[in-house]
Amino acid sequence: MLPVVVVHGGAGHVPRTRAELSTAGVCSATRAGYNILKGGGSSMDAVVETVTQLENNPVFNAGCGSVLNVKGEIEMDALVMDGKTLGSGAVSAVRNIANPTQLARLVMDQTSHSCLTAEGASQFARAMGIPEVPLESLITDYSRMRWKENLAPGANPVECQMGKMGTVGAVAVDTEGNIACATSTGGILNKMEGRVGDTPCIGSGGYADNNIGAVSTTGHGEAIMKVTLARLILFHMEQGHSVEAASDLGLAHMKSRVGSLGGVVTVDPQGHWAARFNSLQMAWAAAQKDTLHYGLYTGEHFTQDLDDPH
Ligand SMILES: NC(=O)C[C@H](N)C(=O)O
Repeated sequence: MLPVVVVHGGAGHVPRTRAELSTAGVCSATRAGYNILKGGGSSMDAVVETVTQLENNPVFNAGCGSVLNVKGEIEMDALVMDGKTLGSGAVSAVRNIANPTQLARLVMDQTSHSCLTAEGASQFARAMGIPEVPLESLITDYSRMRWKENLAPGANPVECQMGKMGTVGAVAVDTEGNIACATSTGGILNKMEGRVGDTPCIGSGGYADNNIGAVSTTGHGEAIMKVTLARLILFHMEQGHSVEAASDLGLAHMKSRVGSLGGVVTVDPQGHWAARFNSLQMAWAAAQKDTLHYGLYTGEHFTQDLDDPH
């Protein structure tokens, strides 16, 4: 069954005008990740490349296209985790870089720490030779428009959150059976400066363990952290549940216990995979055995030959 890569582009409600772009974005990033795996590359290389492509795509709430905080600025969170060693790297509230996931990987590979935040993360990025990019290059007209809407009296940013979330993430198993995950986000709309969500927290925004599987999550970060959603799903898998059943159990628990909706992508060591959500939509795609699978609404599952260019 190996290798496999499964990708999400955020749980929530994708406006009609952006639905096609979201699906196209996750599909092309999934192809890129799968090509790495097919060429014998590692699951870590595959998830970092996949998520990097989504960070560079302005349609998603990660990297360029990130939502703005209450001050109209961008602070991003990202996480990678290696299922072989249980090593992880994360950055939180990082500014002025294009690809927080690559920086998270450097935290894992080049430091003895698991997470660097804010100005310390920026200093580390400079030391690693990562170019600084102007804030303006990360802000899209769409994210600025939504920020303004939510500053208006009577606006409800929390409700609007559920509108379009757009966090991105990927899980993969490579030909050697090594498992990895990566998750990246601009966080939630009009958040307080310094707010850190679930994404960079291992066990919440993602988790990977070669012995169990991997999960990358999306949804309201404060809710995901309350139930440590990624690790909860892996716990259900340890109890014998399939990737699909475990994902649904985790999401159902978050809904019943803290009243929040979300989505996940999940793999197990054999290469079984699932893309599950209880929000209205989640753009997702998976690639395995030269077939691309993708969907946006509940129950939707299209397939395409990966040799087919479109
Ligand atoms: N769109 C998302 O998934 C948001 C992210 N989980 C956060 O709360 O930061």
